[in-house]
This record gives sequence, C-alpha cells and structure tokens, in this order.
Amino acid sequence: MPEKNAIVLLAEIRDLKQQLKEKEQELSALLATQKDSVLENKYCNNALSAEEITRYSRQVLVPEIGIDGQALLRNAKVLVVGAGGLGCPASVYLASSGVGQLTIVDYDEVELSNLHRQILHSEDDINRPKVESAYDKLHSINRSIKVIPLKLHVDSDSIKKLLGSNKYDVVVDGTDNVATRYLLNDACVLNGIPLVSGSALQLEGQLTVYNYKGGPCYRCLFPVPPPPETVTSCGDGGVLGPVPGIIGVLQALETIKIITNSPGVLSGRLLLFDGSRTKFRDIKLRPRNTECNMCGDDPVIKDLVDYEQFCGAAAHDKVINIDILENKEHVNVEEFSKKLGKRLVLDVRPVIQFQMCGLPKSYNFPYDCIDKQENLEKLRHLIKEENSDLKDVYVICRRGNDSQRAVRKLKENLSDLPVKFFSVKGGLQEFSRKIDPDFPVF
Ligand SMILES: Nc1ncnc2c1ncn2[C@@H]1O[C@H](COP(=O)(O)OP(=O)(O)OP(=O)(O)O)[C@@H](O)[C@H]1O
Repeated sequence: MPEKNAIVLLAEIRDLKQQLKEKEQELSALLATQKDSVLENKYCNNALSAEEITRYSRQVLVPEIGIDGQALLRNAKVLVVGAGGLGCPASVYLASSGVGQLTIVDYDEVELSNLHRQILHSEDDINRPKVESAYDKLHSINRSIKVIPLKLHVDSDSIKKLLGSNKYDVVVDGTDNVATRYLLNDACVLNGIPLVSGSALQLEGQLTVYNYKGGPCYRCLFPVPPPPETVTSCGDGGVLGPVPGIIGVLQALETIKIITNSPGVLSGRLLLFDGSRTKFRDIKLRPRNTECNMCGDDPVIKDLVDYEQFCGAAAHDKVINIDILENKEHVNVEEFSKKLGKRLVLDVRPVIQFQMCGLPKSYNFPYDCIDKQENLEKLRHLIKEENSDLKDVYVICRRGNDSQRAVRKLKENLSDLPVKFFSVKGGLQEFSRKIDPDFPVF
C-alpha cells in the first residue's frame, strides 16, 4: 500500500469530521421531530419527556427545581459572552442542566495558553475559533438543546442585533475587559435582562448579578471606568485555572436560579472568593442608585455608546495598543534583533515574567518601579559601565505598551546621560512571532 503523507491524512480527517458534523445535524433534527411524540408518553407528566425525566432526574428531584423548573430551563434562552476561563465552565453547566437555547459568542481563537483553564478547548482545537470548539463539546454533552456559536466581537452594533433577534432571559458576562463590561451592562438595562457578572485574577474571584428585580446595575456601583493602571488582565497578572472555574460554575448556578425563579439570587451582593485561603465572603452592595445615568429614575444614557472611547486606556490593551512615542523613538523587532547582544536591553516586564523567559544579556527593570531612586541609580551605573561606547538603549516589554511608558520615564529621569532610549514595537510577542518562535509567547 502506498504510504500516505501527513497532508493527505489531515485532509481525510477533515472530511470525516465534516461527515460526522452532518450526521450529528441529522440526528439533532430527528430528535427535535421526535420530541413532541415523546412528550405524549403515557407514563410521564406532560411537561417533560421520558428522556428529559431520566436525563435531568437528579436535579428535578431538587425541590427548588422540580418539574416546573426543568420546563422553565428548557424554554430559556441564555447568551454567554466569552468562551474563555469563565464562559467555558458556565456554559458546560448551563448546557448539561438543559437550558434550551445557549448562544455562545467570542471573536477569538484557541491558544495553548488558554488550555489550563478554558475547559471546553483541547489541544486539537488550537487556532480554531473558540466558539466552534465550544459548540462541539457542548453539543456532545447535550444534543437535545440548541447551541448557537457566534464568532464575533460584541460591540454596540452587534449586541443590538443579538438582543433584538432573541428574547434572552439572562446574559452571562464571561469577558475580561472593562469596555465589554459597560457595554453588556447598558445593553441589559436597556433590554430589561439580568446580567450575571464574574471575574477572576490570580487566586481571587468575584461574582454578582446586575439589573435583577430592581437591584443595582454595574454603573450604579462604578459610574466611571477605573484608572488604567488599576486594571490587570490574566495575561499580565496570571490566574490559577480552578479560580475562574469556580466563578464560572457559580455564574451558571445564578443563571439557573434566575430562570427557575429560585430565591437567593446574588443581586445587591458581591461574592468574593479568596483561593489562597479557600474562603468566600459576601458583601452587601449599595442599592440601585436612583440617580444612576443608566438605570436611575431619570436616565441620561438612552442608547449604547462607543465603549472603547468611554473606557479609554482602561479598555483591554490587547485590543488597543498605546502609541505615545514619536516614530523615531520606536524600533521594530527586525532592527532590534540585529542589535541584540550589541546594545543594552532593558526588559521592563514584572520580575516573574522575566524569570519565566528573557532575552540573553537583557536586564530586568520592571516598569512599575523603574523610576524609584535606587533603580535610577542602578540604571545610571549600568548605562555608564555597559554602554560606555554605545549610544542606544533598547527597552522591551510583553506587547510594546509598557516599554513606551518606560521610555518616557527614562527620558525624564536620565536626560543628562548621552544615550537614546528606544521602545521595541510589539514587544516580545512580536519578537517571538517574527524573529524567533522559540521564545515562548504568553
Ligand atoms: N467584546 C467581546 N466580544 C466577544 N468576545 C469577547 C469580548 N471581550 C472579550 N471576549 C472574549 O472573552 C474571553 C475572556 O477569556 P479569558 O478572560 O479567559 O481571557 P483570554 O482573552 O482568552 O486569555 P488571555 O487573557 O490569557 O490572553 C476571551 O475568549 C475573549 O475573546
């Protein structure tokens, strides 16, 4: 038999996957047509089919759910925004609990660094759209519900279309940036939909429900976006996988409680999870602000706005890259790599990131404390010693934002030295992409 090469095998696998998908769609359609006749099973309460009774028996037995609660779940429509660390665990439990229609939205593709916490995605899914991989897993967990995967960036226009085309019962915020948080809040207030909000960073997580039965909305508590320096993403600060896992699962729990009209929904309260001590704390939030611009008695905001602009630099800087230096103060990675080993390189990432991986012969001066007197003295010494006959100092960080801020600070504080500071465009991520893929991206 002639040997097959990898490309032929891959093409065959793709065809088989496509065939499998088509068969699954056929099966779903068949199950959907059978559902009505199954509902007429002479042994069953008509609200649930025999299959539903068996599948959901363990939760139907819970007094707060019962047959009526399960029927409410089947008729419910939930929108999950973000198929990442929070959205994955949330949607696993929403799908397995039998939420009838689950729409899952994300614009991103699966990366290796997602897999430690984004439990719907696996190694085979790397570079696939997250929503496709989420669809496959959710569909295989529960074929009797409708899962709708949408690969798109949720912004003011797309959320209007989304909420206009379906009457969602709950929106779950599984995103990681301030702009989308405000956007989802405002869209939910305008459409009268409860918003289940969560966040996780390092070993800590938070959870609350906004806009539920007269409770506060996000803007009641945070009328203005936070200062950019207080916003840390998982990409910068890190996160331990089980923490978003716990918060995402609790988002599913609150969603189920809302749909089934169960008591004790986490509205007007904020749950704080501290994973380092395995402790939960529950704090009372201020009630709805009657003067809130969004949900107050006389709201000022009557339509969605431009949230990237509203949040400014506090918006995700994965999306918005800052550009605060003049062109001549930048150097691209191609030019930079030619100078590597011949010029002084300052890596301004946090210590832990530098310990994880760094360029040879680079020095770590974290941006946060680069202008402390002792660090400036060390730098002054280093530049004089190491750079006696060299005039350029290259400053690099993860994505090319902090390096620009650092160049500004260095120019202000070391203006007496006869050197020029350059920020490396796109940072180490760009270096890894264009120059040396052996440098780990994260
Ligand atoms: N406006 C938006 N529209 C659609 N999806 C969004 C939006 N904002 C954020 N997301 C998605 O929400 C998810 C959040 O996931 P998570 O917080 O685990 O971080 P990540 O972006 O996947 O990873 P990392 O921060 O480590 O790079 C991401 O998949 C992201 O693409």
